[in-house]
Amino acid sequence: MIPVAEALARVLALVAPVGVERVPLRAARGRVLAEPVAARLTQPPFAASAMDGYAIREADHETGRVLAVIGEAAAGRGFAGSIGTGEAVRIFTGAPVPPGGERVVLQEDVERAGDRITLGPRLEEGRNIRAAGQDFAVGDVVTAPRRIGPRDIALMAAMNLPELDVRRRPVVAFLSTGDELVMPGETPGPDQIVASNGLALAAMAEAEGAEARVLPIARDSEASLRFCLSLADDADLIVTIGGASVGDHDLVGRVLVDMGMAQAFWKIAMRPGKPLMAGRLAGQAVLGLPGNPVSSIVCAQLFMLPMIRAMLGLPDPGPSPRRAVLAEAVAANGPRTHYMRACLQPGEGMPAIRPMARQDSALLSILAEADALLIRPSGDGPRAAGEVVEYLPF
Ligand SMILES: Nc1nc2c(c(=O)[nH]1)N[C@H]1C(S)=C(S)[C@@H](COP(=O)(O)OP(=O)(O)OC[C@H]3O[C@@H](n4cnc5c(N)ncnc54)[C@H](O)[C@@H]3O)O[C@H]1N2
Ligand code: MOO
Repeated sequence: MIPVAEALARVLALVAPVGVERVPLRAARGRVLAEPVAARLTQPPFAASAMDGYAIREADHETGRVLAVIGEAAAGRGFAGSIGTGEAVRIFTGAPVPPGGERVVLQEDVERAGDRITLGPRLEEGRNIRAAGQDFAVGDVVTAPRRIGPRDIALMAAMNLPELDVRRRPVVAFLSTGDELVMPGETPGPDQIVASNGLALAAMAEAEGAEARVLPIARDSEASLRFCLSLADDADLIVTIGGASVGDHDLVGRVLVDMGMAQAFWKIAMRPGKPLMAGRLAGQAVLGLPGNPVSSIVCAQLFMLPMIRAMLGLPDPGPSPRRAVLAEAVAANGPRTHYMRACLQPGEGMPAIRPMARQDSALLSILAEADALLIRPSGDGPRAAGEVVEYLPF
């Protein structure tokens, strides 16, 4: 049994960043920008009015001053001339400020009569002009790698970058194994249950930016496992579920090794998830998850998601523990790092965390109720309520 940190290092060593593809900006949300990009434009491209009002010269900014309105500047349609002393140009938000315009007085602050305005008693201090390039200038860089969110899309749209080079989605194939399993919607036989993990893991992978393939369930036979694995030969990562332990019907590791997998490890000092296995089969990474539903999902959180992040070229792909205060005392932990299903409550400064009463690795109802994994380091002594601990949010 190797420690969790060692297992994480070994699974990360099995993967590398995948290739790059070009996508339209509209399809870029959630993708990972592969290379830095530079603005093709300056924003704003010209000094622009920030308000609806009148562009004037600085010297005319005085209560009671009467100015001649000589034209209009609208957003998208500027004023061709320039502004002299004693003159004003009617201007709207977003319009280019004509030469000579040194400030924009709000329309609320002037009296207009025909082609004249009189500056009122209360004048604003602000100039209400956005300088050219005050947001960004041509050549300004958006750094990579970065996961592209809606705000990045707005920035890169303004930079006039209609297409982006992003990491392609790593393909992750999921293979549930076991004679006892049927697909959701099928009627299980007397000794059977519905396979639950594969769909959950596929959803986790997709949420992280992968393309998930759910393979047909493999039976507990060598032929069935080999056939189903052959359906995954275009995957970057093959994730098997179940059949990882020591039972007579736990064939997955053996079949994979027979097929040529170089095993990176089998069994880790982790609870749940002891029989976790990983390796490399030709060009593909393999992660063998235990079958217990909670074990598979916790292991996926700790190992599969970091592998996907590493394939997307993201830095620091490992899980990022946070700190919380124990809401109740916990007993001493055994030799395996225990990831306890737990609930968070708001607290002062740090949240409070309370482990669920039942921790059996088959309990999906408890897992769905939990919103965090409380991390109990291997060999950690008993801890009192109020002590600071680490957790991983779901
Ligand atoms: N003698 C020992 N027995 C077991 C050990 C051990 O060290 N010595 N380890 C236990 C631990 S810990 C775990 S975890 C499980 C993992 O076993 P496997 O990976 O071989 O998983 P299975 O035996 O195939 O299944 C375990 C359990 O999970 C159910 N299952 C499997 N796949 C799915 C699925 N896709 N969806 C829902 N449920 C699934 C399966 O029916 C079993 O109930 O081994 C312990 N045993
Ligand atoms: O490690 Mo098993 O995953 O405890 O149930």
